[in-house]
Amino acid sequence: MHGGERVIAFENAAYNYGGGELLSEVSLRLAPGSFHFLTGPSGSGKTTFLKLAYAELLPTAGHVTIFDREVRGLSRDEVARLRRRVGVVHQDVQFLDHLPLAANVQLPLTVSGRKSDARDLGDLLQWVGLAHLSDALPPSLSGGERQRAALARAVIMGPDVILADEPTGNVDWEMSLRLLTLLVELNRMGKTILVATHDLNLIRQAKNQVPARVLRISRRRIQLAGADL
Ligand SMILES: Nc1ncnc2c1ncn2[C@@H]1O[C@H](COP(=O)(O)OP(=O)(O)OP(=O)(O)O)[C@@H](O)[C@H]1O
Repeated sequence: MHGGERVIAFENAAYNYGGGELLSEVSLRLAPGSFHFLTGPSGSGKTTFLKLAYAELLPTAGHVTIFDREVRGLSRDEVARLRRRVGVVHQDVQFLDHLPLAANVQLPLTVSGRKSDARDLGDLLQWVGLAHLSDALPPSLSGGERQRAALARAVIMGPDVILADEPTGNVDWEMSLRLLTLLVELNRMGKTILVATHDLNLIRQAKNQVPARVLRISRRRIQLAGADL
């Protein structure tokens, strides 16, 4: 693990889409190997925060650093290089519908011109419980299968950090627990995890498994939530 004490850090950062600040004075750091949840009402800025954390958006004030690199001023190549170390599970999971699941999962490798190891891919699909569906086309997958495929795709480059936006948004409780277990396993392997979620039950459940901390967005600020969750 590179990057010293922090994987991603916000220093007095703000974001404004043009209609006033959505996030203000955000200062926090994600230490290597930490597990955080990010919660807050719908529209409070969870997705926006994640986009700042992987340099999809640049802060309109203050600073964001990823592996100690200030995001503002990075070249496109530098952003691409940093992003390989950050696996993202998007809220609205998209696949190429004409490609089988296995090809979709290894797409980040293909795009970056890296060779994929068939055994590694097989192990990864096995790990998320989708080995039997490697030839399936995305439109035939259930919500939980899509979420697990998205997680596999997010980790195929061997990132140090995983950012997941409502990874359990459209799945039942049993599948939510299964996804949580995968995230906990990744964390035990040393990966830094941040999960945006509305689901307070999921957070409570996670706290039995990992020393997760909870960040809450309230009135544009992000604060560590107390133990009352
Ligand atoms: N590209 C954009 N341009 C203008 N406003 C935007 C844009 N993207 C998001 N917003 C607004 O910013 C606010 C925060 O959106 P964001 O998606 O970050 O919230 P969220 O907490 O992730 O919401 P949810 O829980 O509903 O997914 C919303 O009011 C949204 O309409």
